[in-house]
Amino acid sequence: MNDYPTRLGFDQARAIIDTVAAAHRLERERVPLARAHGRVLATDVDAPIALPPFDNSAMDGFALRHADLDGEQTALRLVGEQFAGVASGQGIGPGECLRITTGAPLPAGADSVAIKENVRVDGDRVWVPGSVARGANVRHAGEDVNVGDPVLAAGDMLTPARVSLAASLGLDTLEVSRRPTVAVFTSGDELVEPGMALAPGQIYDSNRELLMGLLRAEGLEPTAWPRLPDDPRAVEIALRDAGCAFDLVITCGAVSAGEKDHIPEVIERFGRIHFWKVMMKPGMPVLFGSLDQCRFLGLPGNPVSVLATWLSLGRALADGLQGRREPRPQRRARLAAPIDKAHARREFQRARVDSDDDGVLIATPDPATGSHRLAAAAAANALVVVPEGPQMLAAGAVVEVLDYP
Ligand SMILES: Nc1nc2c(c(=O)[nH]1)N[C@H]1C(S)=C(S)[C@@H](COP(=O)(O)OP(=O)(O)OC[C@H]3O[C@@H](n4cnc5c(N)ncnc54)[C@H](O)[C@@H]3O)O[C@H]1N2
Ligand code: MOO
Repeated sequence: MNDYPTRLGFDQARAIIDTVAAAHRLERERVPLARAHGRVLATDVDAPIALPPFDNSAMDGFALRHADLDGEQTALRLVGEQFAGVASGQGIGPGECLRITTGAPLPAGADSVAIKENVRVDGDRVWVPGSVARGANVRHAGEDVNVGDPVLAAGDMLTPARVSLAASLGLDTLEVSRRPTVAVFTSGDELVEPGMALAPGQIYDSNRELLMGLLRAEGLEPTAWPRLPDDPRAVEIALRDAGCAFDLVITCGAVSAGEKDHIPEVIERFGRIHFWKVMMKPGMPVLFGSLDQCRFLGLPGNPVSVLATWLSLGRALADGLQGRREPRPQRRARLAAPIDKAHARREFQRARVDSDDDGVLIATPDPATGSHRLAAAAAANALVVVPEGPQMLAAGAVVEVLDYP
């Protein structure tokens, strides 16, 4: 009798991943902004300064007092200039204006800016049209962010816009979660490195590139280990070795029911299995465990199973270890063709998802459903999620889709 769940529902598997990941949150570290991109923020950030920090001009032109404008054209006296980068301290009085550039502090007394193209300059006279509105082209201090405003939250993904917001607030470092170190193993005596000659019965190792690419697309820096042979002792040594050196060990293959599938017994003997076999298709034999210091993910060997298990479960594990709270964007699309399925498992079908002329996302499922069909996976750009249980989804039905990275 196993002491771990098996043949469990997809949502239950996902919940176990979330719980185990939360219990093994990686520590935080402070990094310079240049290294913060794509990381998960570990603390809330409140604005130390206002944005903009001071009233300033949105355009190149002339700062003026709106009350001075009278009729179609008003002549104002040019009394100086205020460029971006210095605060000259010069203000304006009634009937006066100041030449100003975009981003320059608004001089005391001014409340509006007339853009350069709309005025006529004649010596120290500046003719301004009456159409300039009060407050035109002025950006006010704090209109974007006030001092103390909460601007970023722990668990946010640091997108370029968020890192640049931190920069605009004068922050030069951010506290982020450490990224998991990841070891990647492919396994099987049938596998040969691309570029070598194939002997009868051999195939090229395609999962290594698939998995390394998927991991790198998440900003991870995985280490590919030598392929595991179908030898129990060699598998044990390699996995135990990696288990004490990495935060996450991912294997693909050797996790199902075959005589050469040695991975589950190694994890059970030397670590702990959190679950093995999930009611999903492809990817059913997926195994999640812990081994020494690391979380262990045993993905099934079929290439499309690797894609489906990584996108639906593996990514959630990497997110959870880093404390990502912001959910991945949930996308839905309408089916271009019906999908009928009789089995009980949640199914992930390859599809092309594109938007139609009305802006509606349309998913065209690929009829190739075999989990070895990599060409169909390469032609697709997403996986359509077909819910558990028998389903007869008509063309036009709305389905969840998982975009490829
Ligand atoms: N009696 C049973 N047989 C199988 C079951 C089962 O429950 N009972 N599950 C099937 C399902 S579903 C899958 S998926 C596979 C998964 O098996 P493994 O994870 O043990 O993977 P392998 O047997 O090692 O390989 C499966 C398949 O994928 C090819 N492969 C493996 N690694 C690579 C690689 N790096 N690059 C390219 N191709 C790879 C391998 O040659 C096999 O064809 O088991 C079913 N069988
Ligand atoms: O579940 Mo397997 O991954 O169908 O091919």
